[in-house]
Amino acid sequence: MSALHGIFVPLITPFATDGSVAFDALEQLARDVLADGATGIVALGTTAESAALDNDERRAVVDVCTRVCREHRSTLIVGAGANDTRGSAAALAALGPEVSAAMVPVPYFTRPTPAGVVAHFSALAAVSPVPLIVYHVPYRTGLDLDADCLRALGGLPGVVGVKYSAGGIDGDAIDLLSDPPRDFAVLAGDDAFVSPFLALGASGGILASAVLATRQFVELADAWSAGDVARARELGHRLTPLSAAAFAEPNPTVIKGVLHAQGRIPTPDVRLPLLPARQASVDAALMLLPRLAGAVQ
Ligand SMILES: O=C(O)C1=N[C@H](C(=O)O)C[C@H](O)C1
Repeated sequence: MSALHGIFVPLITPFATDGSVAFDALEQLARDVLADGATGIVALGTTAESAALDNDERRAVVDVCTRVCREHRSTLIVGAGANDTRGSAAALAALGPEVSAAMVPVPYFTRPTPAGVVAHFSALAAVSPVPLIVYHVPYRTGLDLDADCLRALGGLPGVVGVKYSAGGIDGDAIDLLSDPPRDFAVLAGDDAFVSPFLALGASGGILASAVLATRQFVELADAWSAGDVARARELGHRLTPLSAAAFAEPNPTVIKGVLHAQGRIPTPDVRLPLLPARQASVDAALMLLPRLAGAVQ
C-alpha cells in the first residue's frame, strides 16, 4: 500500500454515562479529524482502551470507523494482535477488505528472541488478509528491537511499516531511518518526537494528541515534506508542549478530559485499571489550545 504518509489519528473510545460505548461521538471524532486533513484513522489502538473492550464493542468500533473511512476515501488502520502468534493470526483473519493495514504489536510479556519476533511477523504476514504495520513500543511490550531486527521485519512481504514508539529518538531510530527497507514506512509513534522524526525522514505519524489539533499536525507533516524547515520547526515547537501535556498521565485519560471539556464526548470516563486524569492535567492541556488555533496558515 502507498498511503502511509501523513498524520493518522488513533481514536479514543468515548463512553456514555451508562458506561456503554458512545458510537455517535466516536463517529463524529472520526469525521472531524478526516475533515481536518488526517490521512487516516486508527481504530483499536492503545488509545482506544482496546484491552478493556469486549469483542462486540471492538467489532462495532471497527464498523463505525470503516463506514467513515469509506465515505472519506481515507486510510483505515486497525490495531490487532496479542502476545502469541496463533491468537494474533485469528484476530487478523477477522479483518475485512476495507481495512488498509493492521497495526500489530511486537509480542509483549512472552519475551521471544529477535528471531522469534521475525518468525512471528513472518507467520502473520503469510496469513493476514491485510498488510501489517509493526507496533514497536518497548516500554509497553518489554521487548527492545534493534535497527537490524526492524529492517528484517520490514523486508518481509506484507509488512509495510513500523510505528516507532521507543519513547524518544534513539540510535536505532537514526540507524533505521538512514537505511530503511524499500517501500517501508517509518511512522513516528511518540507524539512529542514527531517533528524531529519527520525531519529525519519518517513518512508520518500515528499520534493520539493529533485529535486535539489535527490541522496543525497535518501542516507540520506537510511542511517537513515540502522542505519548509522554518515553518516546520516553528509548528513542531508549538505542538510539542501540547503532546507533552496530553501524555502527562496515562494515555488516553488527559485527551478524554480535554475532549469532554470541549463538549466532543459525553463523559471523560475511562475503564479500569485506568483512572480519570486529574483536572489540573486536563486544564494544563486545555490552556495550550487557544495559541495553537492561530498557528495554521
Ligand atoms: O493508540 C495509539 O496508536 C497510540 N498510542 C500511544 C500510546 O498510548 O502509548 C501513543 C500514540 O500517540 C498512539
